[in-house]
Amino acid sequence: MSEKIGSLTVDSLLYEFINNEALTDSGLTAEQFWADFDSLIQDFSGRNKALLQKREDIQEKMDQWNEEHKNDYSAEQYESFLREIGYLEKEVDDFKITTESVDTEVTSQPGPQLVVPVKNARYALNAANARWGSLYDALYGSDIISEENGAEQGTSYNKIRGDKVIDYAKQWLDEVVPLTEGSHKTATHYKVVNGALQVDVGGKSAGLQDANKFVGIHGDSEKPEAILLENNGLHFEIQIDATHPIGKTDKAGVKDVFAESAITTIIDCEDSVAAVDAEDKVDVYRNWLGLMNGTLTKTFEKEGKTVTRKLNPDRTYKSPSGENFTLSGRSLMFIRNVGHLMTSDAILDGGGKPVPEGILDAVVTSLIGKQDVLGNGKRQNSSQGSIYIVKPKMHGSEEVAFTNELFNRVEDMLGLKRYTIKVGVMDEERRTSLNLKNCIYEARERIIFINTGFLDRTGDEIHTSMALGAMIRKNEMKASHWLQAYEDANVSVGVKQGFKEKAQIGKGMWAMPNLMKDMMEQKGGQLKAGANTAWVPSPTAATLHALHYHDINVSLVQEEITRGQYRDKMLEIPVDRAQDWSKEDIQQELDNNAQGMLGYVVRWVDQGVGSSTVPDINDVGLMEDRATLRISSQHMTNWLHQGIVTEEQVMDTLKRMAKVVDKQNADDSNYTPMAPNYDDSVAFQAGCDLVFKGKEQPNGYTEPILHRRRQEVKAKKVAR
Ligand SMILES: CC(=O)SCCNC(=O)CCNC(=O)[C@H](O)C(C)(C)COP(=O)(O)OP(=O)(O)OC[C@H]1O[C@@H](n2cnc3c(N)ncnc32)[C@H](O)[C@@H]1OP(=O)(O)O
Ligand SMILES: O=CC(=O)O
Ligand SMILES: [Mg+2]
Repeated sequence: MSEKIGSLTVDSLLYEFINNEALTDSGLTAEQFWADFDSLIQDFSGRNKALLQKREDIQEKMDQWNEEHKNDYSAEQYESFLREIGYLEKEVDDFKITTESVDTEVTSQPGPQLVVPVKNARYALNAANARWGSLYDALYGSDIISEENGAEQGTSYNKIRGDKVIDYAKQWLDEVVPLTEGSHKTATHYKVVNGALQVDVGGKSAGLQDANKFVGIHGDSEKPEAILLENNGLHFEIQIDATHPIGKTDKAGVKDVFAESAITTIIDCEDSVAAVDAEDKVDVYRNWLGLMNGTLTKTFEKEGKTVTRKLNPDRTYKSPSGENFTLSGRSLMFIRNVGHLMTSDAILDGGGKPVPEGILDAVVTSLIGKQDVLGNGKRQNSSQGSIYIVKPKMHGSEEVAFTNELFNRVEDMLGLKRYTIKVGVMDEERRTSLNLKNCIYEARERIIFINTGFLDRTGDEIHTSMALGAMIRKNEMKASHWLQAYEDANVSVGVKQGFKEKAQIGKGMWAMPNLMKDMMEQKGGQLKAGANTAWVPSPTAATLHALHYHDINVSLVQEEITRGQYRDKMLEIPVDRAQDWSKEDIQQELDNNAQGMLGYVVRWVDQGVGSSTVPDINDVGLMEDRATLRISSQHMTNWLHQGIVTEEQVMDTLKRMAKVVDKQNADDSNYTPMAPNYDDSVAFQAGCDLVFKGKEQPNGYTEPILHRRRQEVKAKKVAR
């Protein structure tokens, strides 16, 4: 069912949602909204299409040049070719970004950035509330605390493990807020005397070595419920309750260390989401609306109890000098729109063609964001009246300029002040990395982050140079020169263009949600490289990653960053010239990619799950989303195209791995096996398309195939 309105044909589900829910109290009439939307689509769709055509033209030239120069070209030749085809742009003069009305979470609170699929209300609410997290819980449930010597997690509370957790947390307190004497481990009483924190320890009275780190209290001075501390701009509470099962066992009644964790959260409409039609898009938008007006709730069963989750309130404290104040109880939410590539038949234009989905997202997510700007919600998101949109997968500065103009126009149609809509630019396509300064320039009045989405960026690296040769193995990519140069260049350009204390310089996802010990060992490296935020896949990871920001003062690191020369290294293409792989190496690479790919695709296509933990071939759970899929599918396509593997070998591998994936999903009652009737499995066919038709996919993106195949499954269900 659809509505004809002006030149547009709008799916009734979307039409009703906008008119009856999103436009409520927005100060806009439905009539004006649809008329403005209609003319916006007429003005911007053609330009969107032209930008996509330019991508294709460039890739065609790239493929041709790569075929011709495969084994014989110099860096100078390559660079001059890239200039000639407009891939490398002429650099703009120096400038600084001028973004205003940005929340302090972005400007002055370096900290973790959580990403969550918007379609999952339970997770999305959890993410918004992950501004604060229990350090005790995060440690207890992760592999940071070893299970040795009777410290297994088990099914009920294990005191041996609990004691290890408490020891770890108190050791951390001793490092971050050391006492003038003694240790938090032997503290017997926390209280506030004359506006200062006083801790009884070993029969003596101690204070904090840096008294300024004590910033507030909840409860009574003599018997506080929470002591609020601050370090490097991040807060945490020592929570005290001598009647609590854990507090009871602690000499000072400490029951937890509660830490500010996900400072910002990206509510994702893009790569972690499967949204292929109006029905899905309305689900996406309705959850975003619920987050913006504070009405979203989700009731579910957990551990035998019925839980209703909603947005947390702010947290209240008294300062050392006795004034009441609050801290936000929720993560500052950004919304990631889709990129410029896809179209959506939720709205058809005057010619009956689906409209660019990125335009649809820009209009609807901003309209919903206006609820927060107007203060209509129960819970405020931005105290500065800004709407934060993350824009992924843009290629070069012309595409950023297009986004900027689109946002101008959206602001005009929604009656928002210029630059209310902020933009986070994902630096995840090679043409953007190489022209990052120009890209930032085009959004200089509204940019609030650049972020190295290294997963998409790796997929783009493979696809761009598909015809040049066979790529190194997937796991070697992280250590390659281009990637290091890209990461460094991003920070350096950001600092030079004035991001320090104005905008975020972000780094990519920790994609192994269960390997928290490894994350603690490695993810601090992103801060040492100058990032003031980095992505985590879960609230637990956010609480743990927050500890890195207490250790490392990112502001000082950024001061040390100087501009280097990165272009040459960034242009080093990760082709493996030696190719000294054994037959087993090749097969292992193929198995690994095929298994990860099918493990993700089968849930996406058959069940509409956009992000999941997929056990890899060694049964390590990996976060898979469309960007990791882009890598594995394009890698297989590349090796096939370069003759490292044969079509037959790929097909045999896919079939063998389909059986492995079926087995891994055996406990899922909603799961439809791919084997042995491979031809009947739409998901298996999607996997085949992704590899065998991978060279023709625009920039190696997986969306066109996934969407088509998911629509096929949905249509079959309706027909049944
Ligand atoms: C390249 C890129 O673009 S990366 C960005 C896109 N990717 C993402 O956004 C992935 C984000 N992460 C996720 O979606 C999930 O963490 C997954 C799919 C990886 C793992 O999910 P699961 O296997 O269900 O996680 P697991 O069973 O370990 O934990 C579930 C619990 O953690 C919570 N949780 C897990 N991930 C998240 C998250 N990202 N945000 C909020 N809560 C989360 C759930 O709410 C649930 O808790 P609850 O029972 O209290 O509701
Ligand atoms: O969006 C993130 C990425 O790594 O890709
Ligand atoms: Mg990405």
